[in-house]
Amino acid sequence: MTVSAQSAPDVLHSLVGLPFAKGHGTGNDFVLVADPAGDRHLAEAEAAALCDRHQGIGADGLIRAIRCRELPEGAAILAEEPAAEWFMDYRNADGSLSEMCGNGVRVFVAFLLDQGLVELAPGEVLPIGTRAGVKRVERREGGFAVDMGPWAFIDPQQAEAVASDATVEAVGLDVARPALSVTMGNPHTVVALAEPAELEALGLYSAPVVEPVPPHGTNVEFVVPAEPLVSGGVGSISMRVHERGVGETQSCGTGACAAAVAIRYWAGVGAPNRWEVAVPGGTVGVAFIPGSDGREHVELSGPAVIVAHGLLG
Ligand SMILES: N[C@@H](CCC[C@H](N)C(=O)O)C(=O)O
Repeated sequence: MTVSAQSAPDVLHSLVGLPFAKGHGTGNDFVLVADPAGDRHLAEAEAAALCDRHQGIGADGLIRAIRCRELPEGAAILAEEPAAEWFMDYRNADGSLSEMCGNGVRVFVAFLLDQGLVELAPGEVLPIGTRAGVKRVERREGGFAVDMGPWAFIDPQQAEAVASDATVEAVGLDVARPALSVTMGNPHTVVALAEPAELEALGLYSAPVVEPVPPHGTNVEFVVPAEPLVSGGVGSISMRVHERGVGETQSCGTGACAAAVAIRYWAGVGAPNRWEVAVPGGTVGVAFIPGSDGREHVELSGPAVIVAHGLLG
């Protein structure tokens, strides 16, 4: 039997006394740590140990709240938006870095409020630094709405990002299905399925196989359009997701945005600009809005909940 050099309990031992909170957005759950001055760097192995569901606290990701001026990535953020005081330092459950987390950024702002680190009245907007640039988060009734910025297709075969077909194989699917890869700052590959039974039959305990896989890997969203697709000007879809660096999660905010992008593209002319995306952990809203840069932006809205506070040890 081989024993890894540092098990989760070993790694956690070095973090005894660390204050943390636990939160979620539609069941996509996070461990949150406040590190305003940037003196508690959390490395890959520490993030993985904290997120371990059996030997750690357990979460889909780790979020560290640090001031933009305290980390190298913050310089570009402050150049883009000097009012962006806070940076969402996000790691997946396996410890890997991700550029962006749509549910995470709402929970991040709920955490800043919970810790008394910011004030934000309903209707006010807070700019947040992320590895995918500045995201503007507005406090709304029942949660937050985030301007996620522009979307784009990913085509690993071409310099120009244009729509191109990928295929995805997964446990529960009889044959490889056509798919579309989309970036929301982080990579996604969206597969449309015909009916709810296909969505339920998926075995997402094992990673889907994407061909061609985007250069930095991908999150994979399986989507079923509602019947009818559009009601009252709003499109509805159901989604399950297998996240890069995590596995199946109850929800993925950037994934919901990518799913709405792909389904609207496939639906063609006349498809709506407002969507509801039902995930195992709840429902999020996606809207296509004009951005201040003249480009089309994607807005993600949904709840954010802080459920617990604790001290490691
Ligand atoms: N759940 C998140 C996405 C988290 C990052 C993702 N696993 C990746 O590696 O890109 C969301 O709500 O967007």
